Amino acid sequence: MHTIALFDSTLRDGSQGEGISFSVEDKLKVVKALDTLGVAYIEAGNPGSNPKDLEFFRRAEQLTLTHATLVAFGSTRRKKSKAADDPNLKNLVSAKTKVVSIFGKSWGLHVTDVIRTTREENLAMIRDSIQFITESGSEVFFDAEHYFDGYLDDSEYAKATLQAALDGGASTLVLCETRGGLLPSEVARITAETIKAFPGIPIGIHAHDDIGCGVASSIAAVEAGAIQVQGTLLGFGERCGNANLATVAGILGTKLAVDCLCGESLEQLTATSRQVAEIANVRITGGTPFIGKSAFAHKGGMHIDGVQKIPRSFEHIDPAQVGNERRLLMSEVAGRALMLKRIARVVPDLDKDDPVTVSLMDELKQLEAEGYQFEGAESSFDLVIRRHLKMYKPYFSLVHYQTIGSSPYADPLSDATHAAVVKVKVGGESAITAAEGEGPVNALDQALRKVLEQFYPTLKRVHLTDYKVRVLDSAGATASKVRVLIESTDGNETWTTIGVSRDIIEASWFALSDSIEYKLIAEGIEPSVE
Ligand SMILES: CC(=O)SCCNC(=O)CCNC(=O)[C@H](O)C(C)(C)COP(=O)(O)OP(=O)(O)OC[C@H]1O[C@@H](n2cnc3c(N)ncnc32)[C@H](O)[C@@H]1OP(=O)(O)O
Ligand SMILES: CC(=O)C(=O)O
Repeated sequence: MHTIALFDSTLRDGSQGEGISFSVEDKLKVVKALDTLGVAYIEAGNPGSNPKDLEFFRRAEQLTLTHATLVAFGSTRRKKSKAADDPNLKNLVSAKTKVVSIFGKSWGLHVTDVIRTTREENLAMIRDSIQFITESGSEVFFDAEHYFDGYLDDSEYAKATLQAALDGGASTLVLCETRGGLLPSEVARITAETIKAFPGIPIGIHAHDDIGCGVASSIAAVEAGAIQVQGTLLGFGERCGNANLATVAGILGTKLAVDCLCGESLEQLTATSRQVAEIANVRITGGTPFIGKSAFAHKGGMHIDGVQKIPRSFEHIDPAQVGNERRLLMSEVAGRALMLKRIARVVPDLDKDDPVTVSLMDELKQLEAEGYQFEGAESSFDLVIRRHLKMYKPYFSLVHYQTIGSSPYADPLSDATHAAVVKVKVGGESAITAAEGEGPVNALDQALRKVLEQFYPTLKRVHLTDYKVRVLDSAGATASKVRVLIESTDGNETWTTIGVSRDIIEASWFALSDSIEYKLIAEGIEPSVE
């Protein structure tokens, strides 16, 4: 098995992505997570850019990393100056990292029209800067910015910038597809020609994703001989982002049998990616290859049937290889194969042609036609099954609820904006409670749980974590039907329930009461009966 070094720039190029910002504490946590995963290099910031990155590198001196080498990043010296006087280079030295990435211009257009200097001065800037850093004791990787566009414009000059970096003492040459606009075949060709021109020199690839080819270009470069891949774990980065390193790692590990993670290996890929997303406060798109929630989710009935019979019929790998899991989604496009799997939790011995299976399938399709969507609310669907099979005893019955709101709210010292009163019957006993909340649904939720906690104390641990409303037929304007999805947790488990109505409070009530009933059934608690 051959080895490729993964170089993660989430904390540097990733921070250049719109909406992404890490505090020093966040950065320290991300470094730990990536080190445990086992990437070879972590480019953690640009000490010449801002005091936060300087502070990070000061604190990072205390970090003990198991697998990764920390890298500081910065540009070549400014034109017409000495490297030893350049504040950016001095900051890079003060970061005291074993490896420093220096980026310099490899495209004539940038030399003459952006930094506005001569081609000779640009070569001197690259050489002097790298020499200054290597003399301070750090190893230097040279990021050849716009290398591919520069090569297409003038390959001899682009290669001259690489030679200047080697003359300054760079150990590795990283070819950057900075604009992210080239096809992978072009990236592969230029990488192969460059490797031929610099035999024995380690070559890396740094590709952006502007035409959605960041990963494909990175893999193409590896197949052409690159031995280091730069990217960001979740694809964050300038404009459309960088090559998504989780996808790169998944491909290298499962398709090319390349060893690229030396820590907890590929099985930690999903968990680490989700941990980094949590720190960055972003959601990973469901369809993200390998690590997304939907990466191994099957919805079409024929897919579900196939994957249950033989997993490789619809899965390119076993999801466990990357720490992900298979999900089978209940919906109007599912078939009886999945329905049976859900029913089996309640009645284990029905088959596909049993009239109960068929009539439940009809009920599911009818409910979905009315606006329900069970793929995100399977806990509610479990209740539909129990009700359909007459295996359901209600835990409580509603006598009435009322929500009251006013603006401004009567109590200016409270965050509440609404109050709710809920009256229920439990086992022949009536109980009524009022509660306040931020909004009518929050007040209703508080009042419902409060009135039921005296009968079912386990509900004290339950609270809402998410609330989503979708208007189903916007043509009906304020009289439209709405679908409410509620996510609840008890601190360990999370479950989602659904309600549909023309009245948003009633839709929320359906979802709230399903949430409570689902929890009580899941705990095996017997309903108090009259
Ligand atoms: C492709 C990449 O992603 S490279 C990394 C890019 N990353 C960033 O830009 C994020 C961090 N950057 C920063 O914090 C700021 O840009 C700083 C602190 C580095 C510089 O800020 P300022 O001095 O105010 O300059 P500003 O950002 O407006 O302009 C960039 C300057 O750097 C010069 N420059 C750009 N690339 C290079 C280079 N490789 N070597 C030397 N100088 C360069 C430009 O010519 C320009 O200088 P000029 O105004 O004299 O022409
Ligand atoms: C250096 C870098 O981030 C780039 O060229 O894209």
